Amino acid sequence: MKQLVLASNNAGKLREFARLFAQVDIELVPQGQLGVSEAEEPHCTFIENALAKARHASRATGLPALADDSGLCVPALGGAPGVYSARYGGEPKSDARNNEKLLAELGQSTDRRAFYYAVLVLVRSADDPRPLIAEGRIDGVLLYAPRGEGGFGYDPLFWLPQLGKTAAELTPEQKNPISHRGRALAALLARLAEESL
Ligand SMILES: O=P(O)(O)OP(=O)(O)OP(=O)(O)OC[C@H]1O[C@@H](n2cnc3c(O)ncnc32)[C@H](O)[C@@H]1O
Ligand SMILES: [Mg+2]
Repeated sequence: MKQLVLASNNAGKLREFARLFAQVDIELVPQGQLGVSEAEEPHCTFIENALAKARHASRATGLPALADDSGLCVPALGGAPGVYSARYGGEPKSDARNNEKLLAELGQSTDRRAFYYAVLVLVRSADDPRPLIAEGRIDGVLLYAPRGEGGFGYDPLFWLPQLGKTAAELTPEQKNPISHRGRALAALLARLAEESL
């Protein structure tokens, strides 16, 4: 089976990708298992950061690599936390502090629209001149207090009006097919089916 290194250290993403790849004929190996150091994410766009992470992991391992750069975008906050979603509440990264800061910044704002956005990049080699790229998005509304224990990141605040639940109240089977990440991966796998790894 072909191996693909997953260029992420986020435990929540690793869980979701493991499940999403369960039916795919590719062995997904988290970069941490191969001793890959954390990549810098210095850029102001998701796509540039995703490319940087994928190239870094591929260069370190000699394997094809898949990276996910994602985040929560809130129009009422000018698009924040956006590419800074992981470290919005400061270093070291903490989901709890990120959620607290988000609630503080929003205050009693009535415009609570938000969306998750993900870019996936697959490089066959570190200097792949033609990376496979796909994006996905899911829209929701931010609550005033967290609800639910599942998922990760901002999921306890991310309310899905059509489902009447937060993303943290969904099972992985419910979240994955509709999430920004699940949608991006479906698009990426469709591209991959036309090409070869
Ligand atoms: O870079 P890697 O190692 O993959 O891990 P990371 O957590 O730093 O990942 P990003 O730089 O892509 O930042 C994404 C952040 O956006 C948030 N996020 C992304 N997808 C999410 C999801 O499905 N549910 C909840 N929060 C999510 C969460 O705070 C993540 O830490
Ligand atoms: Mg990151």
